[in-house]
Amino acid sequence: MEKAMIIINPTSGKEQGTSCIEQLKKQLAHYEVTVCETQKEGDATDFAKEACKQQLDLVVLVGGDGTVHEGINGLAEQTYRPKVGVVPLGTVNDFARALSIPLDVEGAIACIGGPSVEVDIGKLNGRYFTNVVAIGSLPDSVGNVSSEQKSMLGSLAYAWEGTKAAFQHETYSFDIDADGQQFSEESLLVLVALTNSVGGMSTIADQAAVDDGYLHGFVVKSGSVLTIAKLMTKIAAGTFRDDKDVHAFRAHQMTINGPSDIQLNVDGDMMEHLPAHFSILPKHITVYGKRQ
Ligand SMILES: Nc1ncnc2c1ncn2[C@@H]1O[C@H](COP(=O)(O)OP(=O)(O)OP(=O)(O)O)[C@@H](O)[C@H]1O
Repeated sequence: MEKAMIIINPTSGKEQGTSCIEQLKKQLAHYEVTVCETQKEGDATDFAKEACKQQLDLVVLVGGDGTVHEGINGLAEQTYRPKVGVVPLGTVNDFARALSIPLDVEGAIACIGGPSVEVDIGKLNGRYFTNVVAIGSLPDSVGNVSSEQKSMLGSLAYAWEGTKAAFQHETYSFDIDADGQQFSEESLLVLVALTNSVGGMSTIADQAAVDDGYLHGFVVKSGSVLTIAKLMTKIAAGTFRDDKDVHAFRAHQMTINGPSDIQLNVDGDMMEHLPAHFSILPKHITVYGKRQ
């Protein structure tokens, strides 16, 4: 009999994680299932490592992008890696969006066992990421959204903090090396995306596919309020990357240097500092979902 581990963050989203276990167990009827509830930061990583050690066939990550991030960090370095299913319960759920996994619990559970994709995983210094790394004063403010704000306001909480930061328009100097090409920019926001879903929006890194083997970089060159307002409309119109104030590039390896005191927003949570060394593990993990 095949073996599966369900890793659930019971505090994710509107805290409906534990109520979907029975539904999941029905979908996984032909698996011997172990359920692991996370109690704190790092648990999902440890559980996922254990699943590799036991050579399980499937790991289902139930939670927001933070839980997916932690679970993938447990799998990425192991030689044997189970297939992955995702039941998105967070506010944004970029990884599920990028893989066309339905955002409702029933739809997401029904995907497990269907088509799958071998997705790229990003490496940032000593850790791994699945979606996007954001650097600058804008992600710094958005990273301060509290879990109470998220529960009450959902993605509006991010929009509110982002707008406040745009009005403060503090920029930083960044030195970037992308596959040997070097440049410096004064910027409010630098993004390194792996997928076409960034903060729930599909119009920023629209050309990024989950398995194209590239890191997709974007530098917002100037930080004035007017620039930000213009870029917001360009994001809505799907023409962000073509704007003269956006430097879009792609690479297999990148190094970004700048002030060492600003933290990076990695898959939605604040961690790591500059300098940031990026590389890519192509088609590294098989996930139930669809390539767009
Ligand atoms: N039992 C727990 N209590 C508190 N925090 C936890 C627990 N289990 C895991 N965590 C932490 O919660 C973080 C956020 O989890 P996750 O992203 O799944 O949910 P979320 O915050 O609701 O989602 P989103 O960020 O999309 O709103 C994880 O990175 C993890 O470190």
